Amino acid sequence: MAKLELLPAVDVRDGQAVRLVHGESGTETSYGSPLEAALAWQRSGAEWLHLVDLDAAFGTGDNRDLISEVTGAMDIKVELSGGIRDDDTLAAALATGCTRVNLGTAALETPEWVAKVIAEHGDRIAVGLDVRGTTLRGRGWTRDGGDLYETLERLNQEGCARYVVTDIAKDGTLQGPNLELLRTVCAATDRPVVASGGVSSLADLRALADLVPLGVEGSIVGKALYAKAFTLEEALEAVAK
Ligand SMILES: O=C(O)c1ccccc1N[C@@H]1O[C@H](COP(=O)(O)O)[C@@H](O)[C@H]1O
Repeated sequence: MAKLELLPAVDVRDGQAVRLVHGESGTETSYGSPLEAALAWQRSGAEWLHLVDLDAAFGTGDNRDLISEVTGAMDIKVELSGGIRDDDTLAAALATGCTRVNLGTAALETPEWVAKVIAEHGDRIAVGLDVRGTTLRGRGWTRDGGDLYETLERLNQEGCARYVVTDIAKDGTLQGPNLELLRTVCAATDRPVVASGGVSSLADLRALADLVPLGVEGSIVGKALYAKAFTLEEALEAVAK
């Protein structure tokens, strides 16, 4: 059986690596240089980096040059998110050499464009399904964007390769992942699902690893690593099969 992939997160706001609580602007805790953080996860054995331009997601500018520098410095796979909403931002994101991008707001607001780029770029495109309850949220998680399962059905039909599912209520809280949400999403799609939000312990990672047969492919890990709840080496060992 495949092992759960782990994607340590580096979220960038105003040039710094930060963690937010519930994704709310203004709740930032700063963890210094994004490049140093990313290199540290790579040295610790990460195979993936989940890299987010939060300013681009919130519409408060962007960290494009820094994101490009970090991606270029990585020998590992990079999943890039935040503010990728049109041809120009998508071209810039893909030109960094990242492995894939996550589209959030665009999947809610410009579905025709998203269907087009899914058709063009295949599994280099994932859709981030960021939810409160079963309502999707876009524009920095500040606006409702429709029903999770209706959108999922549409994206399945359009050939979306992968979903990154974030329970906003859990994100940055160290309260444990929403396993029920992940089970329900996996039942509604045959595409791989990357879990995001709430991981607090090695036990949480083992619980997520138990969902691999259902379709959970990986888990983003953020706050728990920065808060030193466990090391990345311990996390990788916990999910190694
Ligand atoms: O990761 C976060 O904490 C986060 C918080 C608030 C908004 C977005 C966040 N991250 C990721 O950004 C993309 C969405 O960006 P966009 O809507 O496409 O511009 C998505 O992957 C979120 O999970």
